Order: sequence, then structure tokens, then C-alpha cells
Amino acid sequence: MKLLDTIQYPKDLRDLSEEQLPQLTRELREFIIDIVAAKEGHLGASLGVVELTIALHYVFNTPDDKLIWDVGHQAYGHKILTGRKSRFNTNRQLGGLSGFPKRDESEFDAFGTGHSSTSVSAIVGMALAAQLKGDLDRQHIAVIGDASIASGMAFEGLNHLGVMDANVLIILNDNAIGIDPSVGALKKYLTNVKKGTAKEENLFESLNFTYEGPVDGHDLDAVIKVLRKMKKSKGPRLLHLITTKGKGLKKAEENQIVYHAPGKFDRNTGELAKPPEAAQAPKYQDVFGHSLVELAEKNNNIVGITPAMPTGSSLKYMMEAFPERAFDVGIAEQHAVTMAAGMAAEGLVPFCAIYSTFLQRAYDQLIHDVALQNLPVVFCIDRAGLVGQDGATHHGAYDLAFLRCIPNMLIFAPMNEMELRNIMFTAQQGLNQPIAIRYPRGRGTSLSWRSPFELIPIPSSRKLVEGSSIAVLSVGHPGNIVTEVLTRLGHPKEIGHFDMRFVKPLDEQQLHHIFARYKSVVTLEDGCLTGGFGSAVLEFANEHGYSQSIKRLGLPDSFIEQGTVEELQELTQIDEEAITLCLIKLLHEVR
Ligand SMILES: Cc1ncc(C[n+]2csc(CCOP(=O)(O)OP(=O)(O)O)c2C)c(N)n1
Ligand SMILES: CC(=O)[C@@H](O)[C@H](O)COP(=O)(O)O
Ligand SMILES: [Mg+2]
Repeated sequence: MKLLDTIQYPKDLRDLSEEQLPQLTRELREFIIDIVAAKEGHLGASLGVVELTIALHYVFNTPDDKLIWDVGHQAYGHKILTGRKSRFNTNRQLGGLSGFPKRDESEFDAFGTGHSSTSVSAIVGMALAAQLKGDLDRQHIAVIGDASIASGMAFEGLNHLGVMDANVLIILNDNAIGIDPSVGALKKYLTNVKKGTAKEENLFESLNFTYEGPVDGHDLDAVIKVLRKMKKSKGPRLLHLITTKGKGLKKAEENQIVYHAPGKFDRNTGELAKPPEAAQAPKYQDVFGHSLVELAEKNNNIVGITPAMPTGSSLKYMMEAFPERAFDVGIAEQHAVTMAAGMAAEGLVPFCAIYSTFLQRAYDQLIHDVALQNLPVVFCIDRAGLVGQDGATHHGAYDLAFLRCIPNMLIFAPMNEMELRNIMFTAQQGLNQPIAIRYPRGRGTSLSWRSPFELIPIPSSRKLVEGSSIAVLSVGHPGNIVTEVLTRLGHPKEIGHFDMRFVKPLDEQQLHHIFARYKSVVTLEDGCLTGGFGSAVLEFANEHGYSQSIKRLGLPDSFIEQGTVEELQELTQIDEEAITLCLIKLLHEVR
């Protein structure tokens, strides 16, 4: 029997002798590889903290002692050792375990994560709460990566913690990489500390932390020893661990970017599963990345910005082609947005590529620094809509609603890759206001997408099919589902379909045409219904005294968990089946 099979909860782990732990380390690593190879997920980060995970649950009294995993993509070992091994094969699947720590999944998940750099503030909050309640013995630990600790939010927490007498241990898991290589002056500093060449006073000691490190994070004995030592002291403490992302799987160690989340792979060789043979339409992110390079070749004012997602957003193509005009600023969404504003103020044309979910962190910057000054920043908002297995923390559900209420902001959602290229082309031709272009995680529609650029009038929309009594108004990629549905229904003459392109400003001329001609209107979006595109159409109808029924399809007012995009579309009733049924019902009503 495997040792790992005997561990239900950390109390079982704490019954083992230290001599047994190396075997457990090997088995836990193997188990993570087995499951992720078959079921997909975040790999490298969890492999890198296997020793740390075992040591933490061995030394500390979890769940009474509080343990927070920053981002949480490295918490697979933690999940497996805390009562979830038998369900771990459901990780990131519909109805299964979340890929991130989640309070209502386990008492061992002290705080839900997914977005980075929140762990320091959350653990400080818990430690201060314990202090106020007179519990001076409870331990509070946050594990945070080298890329995440460089974010503003983490710095805010460290700055505060340094002057509090709070019982907090921060563990800096330094593997010198985020998803892509870490960037910035802090990275240089940490590299110097590792080499023993840091000339400056220790940064963390200067901030009033008791510092230990650097310690080899794969030397289990050393990690247990230093944790035991640090457990005895009080106040703010920081342990600097050096680890290797992907540790234990050769390919994952060698290609850390790909193996951050590699998809399916051979569990023995690490070889990635072969992509399907048939040629596929490009991913939207790649259309963005390649089109930006094309535009930047002709327009010297174009610059590119990404907060820590050069590969994910495909800004990497511009970084390769024009290294001096493309910037990875690290996990720093607020800085990225305000820096873009500064560049726009100086006449540059910044393309700021940010995932919809992470743009939430830079909301004040959008309003105060960009829109209020009407600066022509081009936001390329990737992963808009349902993203799939990352789940509730990562869906791009809110951008249409939170952008629509900001004055001066143009909002465009391309239905296909040509539309994306053309709006990017339009956006760099001297706009005098900001524009948000939002597109989903996934592929477009066409193999021949590199068509010549064309200007898109602002506002405008596309009448795809004229009908007689039911008008379907879609924004963005979900419009393709409507096209499928109409084909499936045999193109009923009653149904018209409009790709509305702009959520702000709406194409009011087209809307007057629609409300004058059609008896019934359906809106479709892959964002939250509250305050989104459908709401905008409702507001328009109210303002102009149109009284037709308006059926709005979109995401409900609840958090949507993980699953494939198709499963989640079905769950939220924006899939082919649900739209077909909706239209059949309306056809019965109008016939
Ligand atoms: C606010 C925010 N921005 C971006 C991301 C995307 N993201 C997830 S993990 C990651 C890198 C984290 O690197 P690090 O903290 O060093 O942890 P490691 O993966 O190396 O363990 C990034 C950028 C995120 N989760 N949250
Ligand atoms: C943990 C995290 O936030 C990222 O790794 C995220 O999962 C990336 O998403 P994509 O796979 O859509 O790039
Ligand atoms: Mg890292």
C-alpha cells in the first residue's frame, strides 16, 4: 500500500516519522502528475511546492493554524493531503473540485484565491482578528510566489504588516518565474540574494520582518527545520525558499512556460498530447498578437503592454518583433493601465492587453486615469466571457457591465477574427477616446483571417439576416451560435440577426430600424445580464417608447463554477439548444 493512501488528513501525516516523508514526497508528486496528465490543469507550480506542502502540514496544526496559498494554482498537493485525494480526479471539472482553494470546499482552505497577491492582506486580517480575540498562539502562514509578491497589493500588505505585531509567516516561494519569466527590479534583487551578492541591507529585514533564507525548498529536512524554528518566533516573519517550477518532471523543469498548464501529456515522458490533425481557426489571442505586429510595423506610435501575460495574451509576438516598444510590467494591472494612460497622454497609441477578470483590479485606473482624461488607450480585453475550467475566479463575466457605465469609453466585441483585426486597425487611426475591445478565450471562425484591414465606422452594426418579426441582437463571438441555430431551424423568414458590434455607443439608427420592424427582440451576450448589453437595449427601448418584448440571454446574477465552456453555456442557457428552444417558442407566438 502506498503511504499516500494512508493519509486522509494532515493529522495522519503528522503521525508519520520524518524518515517516511521522502517517500511521501515522491508519491505525492507522482499522484499530481498522474491526474494532471489525464485531466489537465496547473502543473509546474504544484510540483514545485511538494516538499513545502508536506512540511507545512507536518509542522503546523492545520486547519486551526491558518494557511493561505496565493493564487492557489500551486495548492494541488494541499488539496490531496486535506481530504480530497479521492475526488482529485474531478479537479476543475463541472461539479468537481475547484482548481483553486475555496472556503466552502474545505476547512483547510482558509481563504479563497485565484487572482494573485491577495494572500498577504488576507493573512494579516486573520492574524489581527486572532489578536483582537485574544488568541495569541494561532499561527498564520501565507505562501506567495516571486511574481505575485512583486504586485502592488502584496506590497501594501507587507508595508502594513511590517509595523504590526501580528503573528504572520510569509513564505516567499521563489522559482524566478511567473507564468512567463519574472520581471522587474525585485526579481534582480532576489537573484542577487540567491547568489549572495546583494549589497543592500536585506529588503525584508528593512521592512521589520524576521528573515530566514534563502533555503533550498526541495531539501525537505531543511524546510522542516526552518519552519520549526520560525514557528517559535512571533511577529512578522519571512522565509525565502528557492524552488524549481515543475520539479520532478524533466520536461516541465526544462520548459516551465508550457508546463505551467500544459494540457494533456504523457505521464511517463512528459510529452504533450498531439494536437488534432485538422487545421483549426486561430485563437483570438493569436489574431490579436500577430495583427498588433502588422500594425506596429506601419505605425511607430504603437506600443504594447501586458501585466505578466505575454504568452497568454500573445503580446509576446510584439515583444519579439519590437522589444523596445512592448512591455511586460509583471503582475501589476493598475500600473499597466495608468502607464498606458501616461503613454497616451504623450501621443503614443498604447495597446494594453489584459484578461477581463484581471482588469477588475484596475477599475479606478480605468475611470480616473484613462476615461476622465479621455485618453485614447486601446484595451484588448482577452478571456472575456466564460473561460472554462478556471471557474468563478476567472470568468470574464463583468467587463461589459463595468465598462458600460464609464463615460467616454467605447466598447466593441468582435464576432470573428476579421472584426478583431479591423477594430484594432480602426483604433490606432487617431481615436480621441479610450476603446475596449473584448474577445473570448478560444478560437475564431476562419482559416483565412489575414484579410486586408478595413475601417469600422463608430458606431455601426452588421445586419446579417433581415427577418420579419423576431430580431436577435448579439454582441461578439456568441453571434456565431445564433448563426448555427438559424441554420438548424432552416433559416425561418421571421427571424433576423444583427451583430451589434458596439455595446457603447449603440448603433441607434439600426436599433430604430429593428424596433420599427420587429415584434419581438432577443439579445445575446456572454457577460452578466445585470448592466450588460441587453440592459443597454432595454434602456434604449424605454427611452424611445418602444414596447416590444425583449428577451435577454446572458449570464445570471450568480457566480458560475468551473466546467468546459460548452457545459457552462448549457448551464447558463446561452448554448445552441437553449437559444433554439427560445426562438421556437417565439416563432409559435408570432405565427
Ligand atoms: C491579478 C492576477 N493577475 C494575473 C494572474 C495570472 N497569473 C496566475 S499565476 C501567475 C504567475 C504567478 O507566479 P508566481 O507568483 O511566481 O507563482 P508560481 O506560478 O511561480 O508558483 C499569473 C501571472 C492572476 N492569477 N492574478
Ligand atoms: C492561475 C492563473 O490565473 C492562470 O494560470 C490562468 O489559469 C491562465 O489562464 P489561461 O489558460 O486562459 O491563460
Ligand atoms: Mg514564481
